[in-house]
Amino acid sequence: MTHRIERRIAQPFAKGHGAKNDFIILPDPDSRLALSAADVVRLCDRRAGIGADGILRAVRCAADSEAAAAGTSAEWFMDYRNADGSKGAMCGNGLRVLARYLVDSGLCPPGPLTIATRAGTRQTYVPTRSDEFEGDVTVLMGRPSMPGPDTIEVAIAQRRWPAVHVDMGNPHAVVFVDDLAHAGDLHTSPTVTPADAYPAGVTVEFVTTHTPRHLALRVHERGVGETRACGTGACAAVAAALHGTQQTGTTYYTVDLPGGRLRIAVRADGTMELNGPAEIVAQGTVHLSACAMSG
Ligand SMILES: N[C@@H](CCC[C@H](N)C(=O)O)C(=O)O
Repeated sequence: MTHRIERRIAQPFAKGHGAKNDFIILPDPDSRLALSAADVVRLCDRRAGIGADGILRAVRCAADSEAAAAGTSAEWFMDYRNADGSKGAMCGNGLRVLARYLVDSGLCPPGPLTIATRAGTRQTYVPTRSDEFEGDVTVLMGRPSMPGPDTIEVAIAQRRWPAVHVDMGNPHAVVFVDDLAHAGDLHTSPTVTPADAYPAGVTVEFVTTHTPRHLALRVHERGVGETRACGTGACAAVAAALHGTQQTGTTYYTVDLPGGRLRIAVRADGTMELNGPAEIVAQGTVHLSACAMSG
């Protein structure tokens, strides 16, 4: 009879960020880690842990039941976890950082790289370091959908704004404001109504428009709090700004976030390409539980 037993192991990790949206990367090619929500919270804690907005567990699709169930031909799966321990379906900056990690660590060659997520498979592009935008990584984000509900409202303190619901593989409520300071202290969650619009929570973007193709935003991420950048959020903001306009050819947008600048190309068919900095800044080991079979 075989038993699944857990033992403590010294697990390698890397720390990286995309426009200061920061992540702990746990390479787990054979899917051995038993990563609990409590482990994630502990590792992401900025005082008692390594500190991050989330965790990217890099696992080979063939080794992971969740990834294999998606029936993808991609080699790698991004198991994304928010800092509160919840699982996330999509993360634009996370994908760019994971792609940078896979290339920098020699697990994949530079160039096009397909990675599976809970929201489907996404193509990334990691240039060689000698290319023009050295550290910048691109991800094809797919086409946003705007399925409603169409009467969402976001409130902070006494202020209320109408919001646009955008799905980028994860849910966003986008609010246009005159001044980003109106969002106040975004460490507490804005109130979103109707209360049942997002039973699993929502990420809220507060957006100002410098010019029609140059936006700035602050974000409160579901499962995290205020972060310095959000890739799906930047795309959601562009989608909301574009809503109802007619697209011809590819248009280019710049989105400024507290942690840096992201660039978004919107193709005529509405699909989006997200580009920006993605860096690995540290490596180490951390003690975690892994599964093994005995008997
Ligand atoms: N930072 C991410 C989005 C992460 C997921 C979000 N917290 C959720 O729960 O959906 C990005 O860069 O897109």
